[in-house]
Amino acid sequence: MAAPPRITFVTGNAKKLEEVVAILRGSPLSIASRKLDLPELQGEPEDIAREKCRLAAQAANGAVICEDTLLCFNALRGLPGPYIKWFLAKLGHDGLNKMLAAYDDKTAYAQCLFALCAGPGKPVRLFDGRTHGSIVPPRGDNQFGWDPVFEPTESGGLTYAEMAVCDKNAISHRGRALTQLRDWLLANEDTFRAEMSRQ
Ligand SMILES: O=c1[nH]c(=O)c2ncn([C@@H]3O[C@H](COP(=O)(O)OP(=O)(O)OP(=O)(O)O)[C@@H](O)[C@H]3O)c2[nH]1
Ligand SMILES: [Mg+2]
Repeated sequence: MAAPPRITFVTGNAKKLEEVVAILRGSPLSIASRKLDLPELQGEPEDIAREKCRLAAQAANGAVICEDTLLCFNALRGLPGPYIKWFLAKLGHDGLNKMLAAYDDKTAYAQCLFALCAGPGKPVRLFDGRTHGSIVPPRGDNQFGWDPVFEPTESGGLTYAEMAVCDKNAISHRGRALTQLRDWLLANEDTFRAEMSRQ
């Protein structure tokens, strides 16, 4: 049996990489990683993820995955969305809560768009994972971004930051998107390999 296709996960975020490694543990996929902060387009989430992956395939000159993560406040019609990185950096956990002070609706969803591409110039496929919840005052280990202020609906009242890593990964936006990507790859390995080898 041929070895699984070698794919590089391109990201500048060490915590994302940790979670991806944990989620894929035990699966037959072979993932390398490359630390690279890619420029990100502004606009619709799908366009941002596609363009990021196109650039990643060029930079790695081979098969890649990458992902873009959004935190979308329903009262704000999906904002900050893909811009959460900059809102978190400037406003912190307290500021994210204050953004919703004028609204009764504190619900939000975390979204992860994984993108897969067999190489430069090859098609980009997207996999969309979402977890619904609400924005709360920070609780739990403050190790990853906005984890302390996001309480998933299905967590039994815990924030992502209060959950065990394996429990978060089982219901997370990232876990859901990556599971879809893995299943697609395992079912379409021949198609993907052909794209990888075609010039
Ligand atoms: O608490 C968190 N729990 C998560 O599960 C999670 N996933 C991503 N993030 C943060 O949300 C922003 C996304 O921006 P982002 O997708 O552009 O990521 P990034 O720029 O850090 O890495 P990358 O684009 O090189 O892959 C960045 O601030 C990430 O740190 C998370 N925070
Ligand atoms: Mg980024």
